[in-house]
Amino acid sequence: MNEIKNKKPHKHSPKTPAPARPHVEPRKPGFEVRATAAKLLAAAVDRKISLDGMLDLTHGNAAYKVLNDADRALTRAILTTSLRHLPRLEAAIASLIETPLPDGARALHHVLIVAAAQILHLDVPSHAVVDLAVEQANRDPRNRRFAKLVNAVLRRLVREKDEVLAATASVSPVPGWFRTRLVKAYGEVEAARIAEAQLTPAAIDLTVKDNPQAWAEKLGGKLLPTGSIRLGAFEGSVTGLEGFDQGEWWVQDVAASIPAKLFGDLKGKRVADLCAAPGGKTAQLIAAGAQVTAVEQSNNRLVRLKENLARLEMTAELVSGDLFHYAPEEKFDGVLLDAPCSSTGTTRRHPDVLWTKSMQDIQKLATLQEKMLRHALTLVKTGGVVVFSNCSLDPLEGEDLVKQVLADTPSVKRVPIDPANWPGLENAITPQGDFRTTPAMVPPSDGFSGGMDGFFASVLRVE
Ligand SMILES: C[S@@+](CC[C@H](N)C(=O)[O-])C[C@H]1O[C@@H](n2cnc3c(N)ncnc32)[C@H](O)[C@@H]1O
Repeated sequence: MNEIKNKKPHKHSPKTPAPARPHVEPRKPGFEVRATAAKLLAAAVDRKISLDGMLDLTHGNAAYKVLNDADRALTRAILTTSLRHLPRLEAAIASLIETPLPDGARALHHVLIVAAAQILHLDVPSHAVVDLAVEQANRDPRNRRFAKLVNAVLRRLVREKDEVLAATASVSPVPGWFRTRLVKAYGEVEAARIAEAQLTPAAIDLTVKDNPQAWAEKLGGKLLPTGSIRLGAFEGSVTGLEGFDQGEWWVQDVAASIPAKLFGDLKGKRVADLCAAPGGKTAQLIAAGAQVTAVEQSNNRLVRLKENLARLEMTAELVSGDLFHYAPEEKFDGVLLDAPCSSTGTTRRHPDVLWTKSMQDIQKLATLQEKMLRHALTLVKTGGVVVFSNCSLDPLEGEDLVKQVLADTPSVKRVPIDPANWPGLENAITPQGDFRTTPAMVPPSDGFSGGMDGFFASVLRVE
């Protein structure tokens, strides 16, 4: 059938031939994935928008949500790889361009970074990556004049991949502000190890209700000295694994499982979990025999906490609201304060954190945490214990804050953690007796990857 005949006649001047429409080439397969990855990279790096929000399937980015499962997985892989390796990818591109890109050419920068991440680190055919990047440049009026440059630079990157990787290996893979903080806190050598460790995506660790040895065998995982189970690489979702529907275990990084264990014997004790959702630590406290009150400010997150406890067939008293307004009639034997923090210890899982957060965020969060800790200390009985924890690597949110509280609150004493009780993690206990884990801890073994989240935890007794 002739397409023209089906068209409506021109409304205003039927005799004037309709202007010729520009011929638009259909987009190549894979174009949407790359365009979405570049757009979300721009949002994270330039507008400080967190990836979790943008990749949420209900409230997230529209272009991402309409992709099919496989395309979403590839978009995520490209994005997280781009963010993890960003300074090295930038150095790689810079080494192949004679004149630096204009400062305002951010859209072009993101197209090149997304392509370089795939060429250097992902198992994607390089010729397709180059073609799609050239198409991205051509379709964007801001970048069209750079299409030839994109083609030339990326083709060279494909040809010189090994040399470029070797030449950029000495570039720190974290942003300058964060490297400065790491060096100040851990020294040059350890800072470099931590920065390097965050390049490896996190393994999945599970916490089980009981019998970790048997579950490790059933799931083909490795039993870590703390009782967590580390899974090997696998295809698919954890929700399909044995024991998920029966509520026998939950996903929790080995480092995140430490704070709740610091209370010791909890049988018959009343414990408040003040920043509870999504509830990994609440579940541990319940499994350890405590009677738990879980306080959470965010309604959405409280819903997740409820769902998680329901699957695990566990119950707790749930309090919806701000912990600063929580004034229970009776004080608790123990309080867990797993405070909101900069999350700089979770960059293996959330590599956007280093690009969306800043030193100002760390300072603000440290101030909030100190206020929260002082409030938490008022909620325990005399002789009761507060465990303060968070997943930041910055001493401002950990060591420094606790030091300040101890210095001006004589009724509060630190209970030093005994390294003898933590085989394999002795080096994670500071001379003061706090826990300080980093992604560079837990070496790989038996074919399982290493690493753990960066966490801080301190045990404080009110006398
Ligand atoms: C680091 S997360 C807690 C993770 C949780 N402990 C776990 O292990 O699953 C911090 C939580 O504190 C909550 N929160 C932040 N400010 C709060 C406040 N003022 N009162 C109560 N909860 C708060 C956040 O909504 C968030 O769910």
